[in-house]
Amino acid sequence: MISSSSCSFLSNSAVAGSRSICGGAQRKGPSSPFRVVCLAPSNDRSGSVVLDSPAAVKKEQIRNEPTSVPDTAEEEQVSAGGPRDVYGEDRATEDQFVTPWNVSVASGYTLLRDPHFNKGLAFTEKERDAHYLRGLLPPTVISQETQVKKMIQHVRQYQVPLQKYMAMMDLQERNERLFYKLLIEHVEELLPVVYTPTVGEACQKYGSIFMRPQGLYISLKEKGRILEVLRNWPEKNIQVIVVTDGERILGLGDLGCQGMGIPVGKLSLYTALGGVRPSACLPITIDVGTNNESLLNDELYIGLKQRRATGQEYAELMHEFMTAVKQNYGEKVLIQFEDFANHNAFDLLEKYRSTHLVFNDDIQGTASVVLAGLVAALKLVGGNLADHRFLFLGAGEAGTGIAELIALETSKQTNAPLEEVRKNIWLVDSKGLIVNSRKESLQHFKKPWAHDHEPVHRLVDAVNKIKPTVLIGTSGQGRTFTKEVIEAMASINEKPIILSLSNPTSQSECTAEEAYKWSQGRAIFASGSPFPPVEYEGKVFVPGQANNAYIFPGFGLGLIMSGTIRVHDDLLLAASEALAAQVSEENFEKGLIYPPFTNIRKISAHIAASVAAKAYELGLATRLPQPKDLVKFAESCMYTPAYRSYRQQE
Ligand SMILES: O=C([O-])CC(=O)C(=O)O
Ligand SMILES: [Mg+2]
Repeated sequence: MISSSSCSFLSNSAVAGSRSICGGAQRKGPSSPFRVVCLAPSNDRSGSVVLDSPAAVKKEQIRNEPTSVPDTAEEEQVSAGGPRDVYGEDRATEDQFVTPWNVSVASGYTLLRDPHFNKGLAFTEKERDAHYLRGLLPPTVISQETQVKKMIQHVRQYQVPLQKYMAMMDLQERNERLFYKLLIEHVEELLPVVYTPTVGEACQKYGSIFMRPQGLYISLKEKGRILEVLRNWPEKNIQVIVVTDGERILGLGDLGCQGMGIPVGKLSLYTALGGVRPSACLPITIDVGTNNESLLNDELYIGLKQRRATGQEYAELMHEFMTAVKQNYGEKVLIQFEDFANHNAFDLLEKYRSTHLVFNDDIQGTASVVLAGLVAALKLVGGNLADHRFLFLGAGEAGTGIAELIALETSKQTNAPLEEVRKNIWLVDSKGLIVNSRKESLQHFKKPWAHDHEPVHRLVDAVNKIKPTVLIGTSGQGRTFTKEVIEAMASINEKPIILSLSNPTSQSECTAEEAYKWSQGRAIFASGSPFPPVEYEGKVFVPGQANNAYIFPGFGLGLIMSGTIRVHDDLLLAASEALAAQVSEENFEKGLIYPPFTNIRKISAHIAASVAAKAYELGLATRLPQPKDLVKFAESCMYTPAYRSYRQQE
């Protein structure tokens, strides 16, 4: 039974439609290893394979995988006779979605090649008999735990990060549950492989490294047919879309269609760190061309070979996309904008925030994670937000997004008007300090940060004049926090807070080593991409990672599990507070302002719970009644990658 404290958001209202397996001809006995392919919806399950009942799952696991526990949501789903297909994945109803096909063949050879259901050598003897796998695998049966051990050794044998990345992508395409189990159990080690910094290099070389496409590509060629394209995607019950147009991939600039690595990587973190089911995640790249000359001249470039569409043509394609998404997946699908260039990022967020459930990770996610770090850092340096002065290098999405969230929180804490608290926050862009005399020529998102001051051109001069307590790099320009800049910060502050946020590592404003060395070990430092610990004068400093990955998976889970229909700034503040609350005394003692990623699933559950609680308070949550214990509820909703047992239906 599904209780009010269990996770029913995963469920939809009917039995499996697409991807069903028909009984038909070979219903009795293993006369043929091939299943009949249904070209029309069928509910006839005779002769097909079904997920074991929860009790059977448990028995199976006690025998084979003592530490694997099926996740609660999935168990309840199955016992409730919910909308699961034969392997227990939920699928949407046929009348809800019209697909151009309705086929799923998943037994024998094909089962081994379906990454959602494949278990490789972990198929049990019984499963091998029941699903026509005899002879297709070598005789040994090993557990998922042993497979994890084998795979981590396999990944470790590569010295080159991009090779590790390719090994991981290969696994994801081969055996999804093993991929997620590996990623979750070795999160600190593998995050830099599937995410920043390596994902940046993967995007740069995407055309040449990929054999099999991932995600959905929507290009100008599909204008007028986007709904049709969405319906080509095999999964129907989508809860999160991460979409990019590839114009500003990390700090690497315009990578066009090859930006696809970013939505793919972000969504694998939605699952690994936030527990959103992989089948509910949809990576999308919108291809409107690229202005990257070297890609345009590259014969292996995978995107449209034309310069970027802009203005009305761009807006129309995006509007068709946004409309089609809502039409196909409903109001509660979360659309995360990722790595759009500044001008489009702000406009899209503004345009769709009141009609869709949209979230811009670079503006809002970064802001939330940095605010959390600052709130935590105050425990180390003392004072309130209002007592500090902030200087940013970089006045784009991340810079202005963080600045605004700091201002909002400070204004809440002090009851001072927003315009007043903004005066403590200064931004430097490529032309120098943003000051009132430049106001006329500034882009709209920079205008609130133009304060009275004489023009200042160099960052180091801005540091010496403004005397910030916190220096934040969001410029996308590597090595811009020079020795002079950091020494100036250290001469003004006993404990300068220095956040070097640009990604990937090559674009980081300074390295961890530089921050500690040039501040004589006094800096409180965190960076967007990871740096290894640094030894300075006999002491080991462990830098924190101020990366959106702390926030968006839990934030998204909170929205989904509460059926929230709009993102409100207060939800971002709730996420920040929840993250800051997860920094332990032990972390503080090591100078850390973020908790380690090893506990990320627990952290995500707390973030999800806080976000959901705030959404209920604001009347934005539609899943009623509100679960009593939101942390437990969040945990019960999380996907776990343990294998399930498959059996032949009686
Ligand atoms: O992907 C990351 O690591 C953070 C991010 O969103 C960006 O830098 O654009
Ligand atoms: Mg980004």
